[in-house]
Amino acid sequence: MPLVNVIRGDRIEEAPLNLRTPIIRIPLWLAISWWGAKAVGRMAVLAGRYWYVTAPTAGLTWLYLRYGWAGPAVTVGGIGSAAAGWWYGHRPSFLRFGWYPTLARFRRWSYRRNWHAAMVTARLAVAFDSHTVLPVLRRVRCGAGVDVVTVRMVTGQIPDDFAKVAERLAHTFGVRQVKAVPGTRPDVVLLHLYRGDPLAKLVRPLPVPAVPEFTALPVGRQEDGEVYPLRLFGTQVLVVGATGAGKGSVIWSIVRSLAAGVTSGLVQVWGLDPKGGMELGIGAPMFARFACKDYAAMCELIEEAASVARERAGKLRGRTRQHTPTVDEPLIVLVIDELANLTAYLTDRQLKDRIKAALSILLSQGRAVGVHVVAAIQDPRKEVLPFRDLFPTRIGLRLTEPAQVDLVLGEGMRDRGALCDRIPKSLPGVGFVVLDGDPTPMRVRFSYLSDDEIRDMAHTYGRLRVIDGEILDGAA
Ligand SMILES: Nc1ncnc2c1ncn2[C@@H]1O[C@H](COP(=O)(O)OP(=O)(O)OP(=O)(O)O)[C@@H](O)[C@H]1O
Repeated sequence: MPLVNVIRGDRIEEAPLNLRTPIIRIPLWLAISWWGAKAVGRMAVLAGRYWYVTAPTAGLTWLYLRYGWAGPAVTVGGIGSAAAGWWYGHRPSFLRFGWYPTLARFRRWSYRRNWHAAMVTARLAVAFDSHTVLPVLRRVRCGAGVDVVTVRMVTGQIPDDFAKVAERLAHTFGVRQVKAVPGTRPDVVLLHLYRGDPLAKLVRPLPVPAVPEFTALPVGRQEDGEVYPLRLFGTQVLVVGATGAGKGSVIWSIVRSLAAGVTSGLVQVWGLDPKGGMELGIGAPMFARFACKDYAAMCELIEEAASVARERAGKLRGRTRQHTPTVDEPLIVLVIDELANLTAYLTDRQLKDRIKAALSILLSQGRAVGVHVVAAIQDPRKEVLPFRDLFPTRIGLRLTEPAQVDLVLGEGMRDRGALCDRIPKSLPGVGFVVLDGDPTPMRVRFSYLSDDEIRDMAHTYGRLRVIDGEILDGAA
């Protein structure tokens, strides 16, 4: 038997009014005086702990007693006007140093009120040595639409325990969504409690960077309102979503972020649109190669990209581990809309096998040598897309069933907050991005380009050369 048992966490003390059969009989006056002294002591402790309530109350009471109603009214009015002036004068500093810290105090108090019940009903309270141990609510920080609650876990708990009950916690605390993210220390989990939805508003097309930053392409907005930077270097991107989920907007957001590179020749986007050009045709001048009708031409395009990848890999072997795009050896991005048409629904078996073989080479060898794939698909089943695992970056838009989420984004991602099946139809372009090796899905709304905006972009930045195997006259 161990000499000393040590377990982290808040111990739940017994209630102050637990009555036991007295062993020594004491007079009533002594008991009442003892309880009275204890109550006064407790009040003093509480007054000290909640100084931010007791101190202003005491101050205002003193002002009232000294000056009548004018005292507290003038003080409150003065503080209110100073705060309003600060808010108008410099909103970011007002929010950061004034509003959010005040709000965080209030929220901490309100989370603490429900904490015990929330932990017990979510089965995060642990029974140990005949008493209950709760995770410790350490700190609350507030931001735009999100509260970050720092929690010290009970010994033996892991962040996934909180992720699994995230939905229950969201209902308990009355927020839209809760996400559990591992903290900087192994015993800490950060609960992100999202209140309003900053992604409810449509995201307008973002400015085109003069030189594309391949590790941070601006493609949409994330939940804190910041631009979401998508990494393309060293990865392949799979976009999955039901009909009307906004797969097109993901593709066009990525193409737009690369547009200046298309003009300068640093980037070549090759477009494959097996749906007859319905989606990509409108911006065809953005593509250095484009195929939309002929499956044989699409197969040749993929094979050509695969042979470029192999050739570059041969040249770079032993010299560098990451290709740097130049005008002579540009970054090639193969954009494929509705990949299932090529990998599953194609009736020509021979052609289908050639496409699959070239795609698997491309996906496995291309990412280090500057040949990338951005592919969209509606049906995430394994028989439709056999090489799902070769896409390190996966974007799950609205999906029809909960089971599809882990299928698309990886085991446990729905528990960690990627609720793709809960995205309403009214929010097209909203999805969760999961990066290989990162346990936290990021909720993003991709920018939406109307047909006219795509045409404008193609007119400004495009330099079409080949369409379905034919070289176009007058193209750059
Ligand atoms: N990012 C977005 N923001 C706002 N609205 C969007 C966004 N993306 C798409 N939409 C709206 O949703 C509609 C459907 O989008 P889109 O055609 O891109 O979906 P999809 O997933 O490609 O569907 P399908 O598989 O049927 O082609 C668009 O016509 C547009 O009105």
